[in-house]
Amino acid sequence: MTETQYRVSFDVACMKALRKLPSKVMERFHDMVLKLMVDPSRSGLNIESIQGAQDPAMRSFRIDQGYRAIGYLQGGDLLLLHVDEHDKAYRWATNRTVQFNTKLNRIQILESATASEAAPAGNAAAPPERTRKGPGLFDPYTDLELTGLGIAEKQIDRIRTYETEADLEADRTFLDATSYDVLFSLAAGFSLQEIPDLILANDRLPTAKLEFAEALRTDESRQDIFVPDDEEDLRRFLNGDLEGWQVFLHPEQRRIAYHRAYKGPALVRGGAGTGKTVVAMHRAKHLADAIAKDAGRKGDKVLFTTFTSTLAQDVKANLATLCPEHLAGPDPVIEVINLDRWVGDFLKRRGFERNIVYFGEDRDRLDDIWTEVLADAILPEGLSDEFIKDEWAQIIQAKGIGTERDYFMVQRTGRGTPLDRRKRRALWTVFEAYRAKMVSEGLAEPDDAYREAIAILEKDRTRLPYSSVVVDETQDMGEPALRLIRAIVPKSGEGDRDSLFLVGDAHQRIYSRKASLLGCGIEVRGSASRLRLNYRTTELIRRYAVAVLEGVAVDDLDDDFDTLSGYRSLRRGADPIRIGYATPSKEIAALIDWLKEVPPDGNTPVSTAVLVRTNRQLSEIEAALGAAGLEVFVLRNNRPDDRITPGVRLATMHRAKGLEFDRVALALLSSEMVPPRQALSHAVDEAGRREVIEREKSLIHVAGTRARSELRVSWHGIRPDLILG
Ligand SMILES: Nc1ncnc2c1ncn2[C@@H]1O[C@H](COP(=O)(O)OP(=O)(O)OP(=O)(O)O)[C@@H](O)[C@H]1O
Repeated sequence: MTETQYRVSFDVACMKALRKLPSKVMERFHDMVLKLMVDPSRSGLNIESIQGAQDPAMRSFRIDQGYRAIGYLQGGDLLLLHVDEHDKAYRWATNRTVQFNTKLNRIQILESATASEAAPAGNAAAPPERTRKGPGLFDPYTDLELTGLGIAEKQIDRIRTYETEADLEADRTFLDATSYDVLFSLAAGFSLQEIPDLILANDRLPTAKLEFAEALRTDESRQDIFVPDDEEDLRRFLNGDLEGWQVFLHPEQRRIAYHRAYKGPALVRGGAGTGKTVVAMHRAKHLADAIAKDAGRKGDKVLFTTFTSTLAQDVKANLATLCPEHLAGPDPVIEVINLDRWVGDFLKRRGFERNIVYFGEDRDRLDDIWTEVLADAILPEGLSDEFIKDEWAQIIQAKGIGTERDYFMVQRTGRGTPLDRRKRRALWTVFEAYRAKMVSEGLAEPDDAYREAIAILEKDRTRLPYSSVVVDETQDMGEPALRLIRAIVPKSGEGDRDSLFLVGDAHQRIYSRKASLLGCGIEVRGSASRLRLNYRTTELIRRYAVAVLEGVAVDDLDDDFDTLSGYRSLRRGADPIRIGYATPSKEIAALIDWLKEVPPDGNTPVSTAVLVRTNRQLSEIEAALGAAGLEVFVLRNNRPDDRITPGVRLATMHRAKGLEFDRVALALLSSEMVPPRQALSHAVDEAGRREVIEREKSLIHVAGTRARSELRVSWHGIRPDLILG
């Protein structure tokens, strides 16, 4: 037989076992694995069959005198399964088998019940014995029903010992990720009929028997098996530089991110924490890999854009670890930047001289211009100043209305108060005056900047290098922003392939108004998918945050409605604390006690956040916590979280969007503040009021879903209805 290199892959349990080894042994293991992967002669390596093993493909690999690795060898593929001291490793290997589960479309490593009595199934070291006293969690289901869902027969006895979801959770490492998902979802109340659609990719099950090499690489197998692309990938993995999200994607995440090519724009929806950003980053890598591999595409780039600057910074740092080769150097293949900043830079290069106003002093100047213009205007009866400013922002600017004629024609969907032609004419005079003053003072609103950029691009986009744009937080991109994104990679027949990859969640819309993708020239058609597994929060926090949204009709970022059906987490956790106090000072005192209580078990204050509604409250809380001797780190626009500087994180709920912490307190809620009484009183009609309330619910939903393990919601005075959940 000619000697070849092995294609080495790792089961996740092998990595866990590796971490327990002395560092010297680990180093030798690394050398051995690299040799297996790159050295066809395998000189000096000692590979043995395992006498008496149930599975003849099991092999042992000598690491040093005392330690052995266990692998499964089929053709040129070597799947590393376990490492341990010599005798223990051999014992482990004798009664393990590697099988392809056709229902789950994945490789499973199972322990045989015959080799050790009452042996538990699973892919890790032997779990502790379990006995049962009360009714079982899965008693309602027959063995046949469970195996019908793909649960391996060898696992059934063990599964029958679980009495609660906590028992199942405690045994998680002894089940593969897909089986665990099936069981957790069943326990969480999904029906036998729902599970196949939810988890098992029935439509993608292979029709013919798979070779081992293919079985190893199904999206489901790769949920627990790492298959390095090359030596560099392997090195980074062995050094522990890769995190779970970089390696072990959910099958749905992998299928979406590594789809070979989308015919046109693709859209990924999914509730908070389902890994939309993770998928977007993997897609950017996939697109950049394709560019790097094709000599004819030299100079092509992927633009990764977000709504907020903080998320862009986060994504950039994460991409630099996922695919450093595409981020490095002065001219990287992937460019990461929030859209406002991209537009600002672009316009500056093209000679646009007006100052784009986001906030701060210039914003105040715009307010002054409004005051001047409105003071001079003759206005139709019953239309308040606030209504007129809203009309400007939500209709004229959002829809890019440039002429009186267009304003007469435009559909004002969502604006409660109707406006006849006479009123529109009067308002148009005001809008023209406002715009003229703004231009004469050298100022521009972001929507003007988008429009200006679109106009430039429509004339000439030859100098733009982007072949694809990846967009995160799509729900907060208003109409002008979406039109601009489309203009960056315009539709042109075959050229529309892989043009846009958008991810978002309309439940989390807290900035702009709804915009329809189709209405902005972005035709998603068949390329829309949904992620449903929340990797961040516990199930009970997730349920609370979803309940807050009760009554809010949510769009699908296009012209239809979205649902959160199938949205679930895989850790149950504890119910969020919801607690009210008579006064703000009592509330703050109790919050301080809660913050001081943090157990010294790794839940460091770096991963604890207090989120409040307004900047003013932020200052109040900062002062109060400081006075109580607590170290704090305030997240502000120009101060992103470095995750290192000690201190309880303080932020407004808006600022926390896209971030996550182990423990989160939503504090200083009150019936005046949630929703802000001022915003409600400014709303001119029922539609406006409804919008304020819905936006507020989304904000609480976003803030609540930042918590990984613990959520505390507190208020003072009368409990605000919106946070009931
Ligand atoms: N396959 C995975 N394996 C491990 N962790 C994952 C996986 N996918 C996502 N995560 C983790 O789950 C968390 C949420 O992921 P991400 O931020 O991408 O979700 P999202 O859908 O963009 O969330 P949101 O909409 O709430 O901002 C992150 O900590 C991420 O690392």
